[in-house]
Amino acid sequence: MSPKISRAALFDVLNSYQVPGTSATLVALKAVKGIDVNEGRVTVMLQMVDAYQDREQVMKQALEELILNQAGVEAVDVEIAWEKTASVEFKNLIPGIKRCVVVGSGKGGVGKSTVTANLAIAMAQRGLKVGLLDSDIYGPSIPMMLGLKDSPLGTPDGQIMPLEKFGVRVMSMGLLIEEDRPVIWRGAMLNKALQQFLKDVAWGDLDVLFIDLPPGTGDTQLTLIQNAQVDGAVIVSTPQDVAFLDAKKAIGMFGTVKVPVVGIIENMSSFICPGCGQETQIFGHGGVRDAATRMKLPFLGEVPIDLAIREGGDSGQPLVAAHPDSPQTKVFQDMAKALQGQLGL
Ligand SMILES: Nc1ncnc2c1ncn2[C@@H]1O[C@H](COP(=O)(O)OP(=O)(O)OP(=O)(O)O)[C@@H](O)[C@H]1O
Repeated sequence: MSPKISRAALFDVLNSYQVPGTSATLVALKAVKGIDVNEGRVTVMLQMVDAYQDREQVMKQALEELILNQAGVEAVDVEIAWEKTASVEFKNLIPGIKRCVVVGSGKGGVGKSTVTANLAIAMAQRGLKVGLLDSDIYGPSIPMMLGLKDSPLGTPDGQIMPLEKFGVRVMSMGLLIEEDRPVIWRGAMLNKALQQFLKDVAWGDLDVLFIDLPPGTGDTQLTLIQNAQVDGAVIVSTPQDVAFLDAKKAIGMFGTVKVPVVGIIENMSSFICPGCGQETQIFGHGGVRDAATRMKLPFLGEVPIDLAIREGGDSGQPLVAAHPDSPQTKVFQDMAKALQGQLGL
């Protein structure tokens, strides 16, 4: 008769197993809830957040094979209990707008506006009524990214009509000021402008209004969030540790003002060489998903570094609209679907 296997030995086996798509083991993710050994029969009980549910079969099969290979094991059963990421109640504070979602980042240049523009278009392609407000008054990049140049028109009752592009209703300070003229505004003026954008733009009925925030976590962002009466926040980060440290500050800021985080996105996740197809993880990879999971916050997806994404932003033809069949567009479509679920729309 072969010797019995100990629970400690099985724990070591589980600690050697890296969860697919992450850099963490089951033990690091605190997923192991119980190990039962009854003669040669082993039962492993895991508990994980539902962000990993898409790889249930792969994990079960790999773990069963791994454990069955250990001396003394005759049969194995891997049970995974799925924990739902926190659900959120929404307040519907702006009349006609079902959900108001700010998109923030801990620091500039992580691709927040690029991700917001593509995500908004992907949401509109799902049949939702979508608005996009660019509140980055100091560096409004949304008009260029969407190829918008016209000045918005007024309505007879004194409101401003948003421009419509790729199925999204858009308003930006960049549409109201002259290009190449720096804006030197103080916080109070900035907030007044945002209030006006929310009130005086004829948004009509919207399922979701995205507000692209200025980068960072200073007073400006804090006041904007408080004044805009926001339902939820999406946070964009690159996988670099320093960038995610800043993103954590943004998570803390939203916590302070009690705005639930409805999605975290890793941008510039990896680079796939168009010539040879080899994947290079320029800024690292997967760290944002792991961190989101540890914080029990919903992770929406990973956007690779992609030439067509950059070109789309510069030419006013965002990837999702210009290349509907590209694999990168699929990433945005999947994120839009996940976010729609998070927002209960
Ligand atoms: N996944 C990506 N692949 C390739 N280029 C990208 C990607 N994401 C963003 N970029 C490019 O990086 C640059 C910065 O992006 P973007 O302006 O969206 O960043 P941002 O975080 O909004 O910056 P800021 O907040 O400082 O305005 C742009 O040139 C954009 O085209």
